[in-house]
Amino acid sequence: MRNVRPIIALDFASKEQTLEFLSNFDESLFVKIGMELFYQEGPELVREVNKRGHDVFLDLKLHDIPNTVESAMRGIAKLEVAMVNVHAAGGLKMMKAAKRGLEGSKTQLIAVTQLTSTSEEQMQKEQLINATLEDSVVHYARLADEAGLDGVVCSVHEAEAIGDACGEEFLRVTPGIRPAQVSVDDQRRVATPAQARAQGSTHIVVGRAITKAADPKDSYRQIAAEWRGE
Ligand SMILES: O=C(O)c1cc(=O)[nH]c(=O)n1[C@@H]1O[C@H](COP(=O)(O)O)[C@@H](O)[C@H]1O
Repeated sequence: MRNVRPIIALDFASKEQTLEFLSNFDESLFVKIGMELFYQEGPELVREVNKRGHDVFLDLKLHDIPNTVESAMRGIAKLEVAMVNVHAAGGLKMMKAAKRGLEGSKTQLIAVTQLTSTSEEQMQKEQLINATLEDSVVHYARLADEAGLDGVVCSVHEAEAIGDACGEEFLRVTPGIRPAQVSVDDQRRVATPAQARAQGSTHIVVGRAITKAADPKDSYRQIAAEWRGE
């Protein structure tokens, strides 16, 4: 099911910067806390952001042996976040273990397929995967589906094929979102909010286009309107 709120990536270096950014907004947001912030501020900030009425996607991209991931997820379950992720490359057993670790919680579990900063050429040369990028992403999505996960992180360009392979209910959370006028940086597989809507993304993740904008609130409103098709 498509979520109407763009997920804002809170890629800040400190609690102070994060709370200052959030004070621009009156409404409840869907935000992402990733490695940069979590490694500085830890679970306490996750609780604080939750307490302020925002939904949290905890983006820690777990990738380890199944037992370690299961134990880590048992701890994460206590934070009552909306969503958490692992790397699909960790394998079927690891993804099943992650799901077991979250048993009893309402947290949705998704798997990163191929990072949106990865190009097909890079994937083939560096990961030695002899397939197209789309085939690799859809393969990982099927594996995540088999493991019982709620969906995947992918780019907009693979969202439709994943919907066909895993069903429309399967979440397709898509970063690499750039409004038409914003230049591309380290991301490789990018798209606009309108393209994400047209290609069947269920969630969009937007960081710098909002957090580094001269007027973050205005940028958020514009991106959200385009995403909702207004
Ligand atoms: O798991 C993620 O959130 C993620 C996966 C992926 O393939 N690509 C990707 O960009 N992300 C995250 O999405 C955010 C994108 O940020 P911007 O490129 O600034 O919009 C960052 O926080 C990334 O860590």
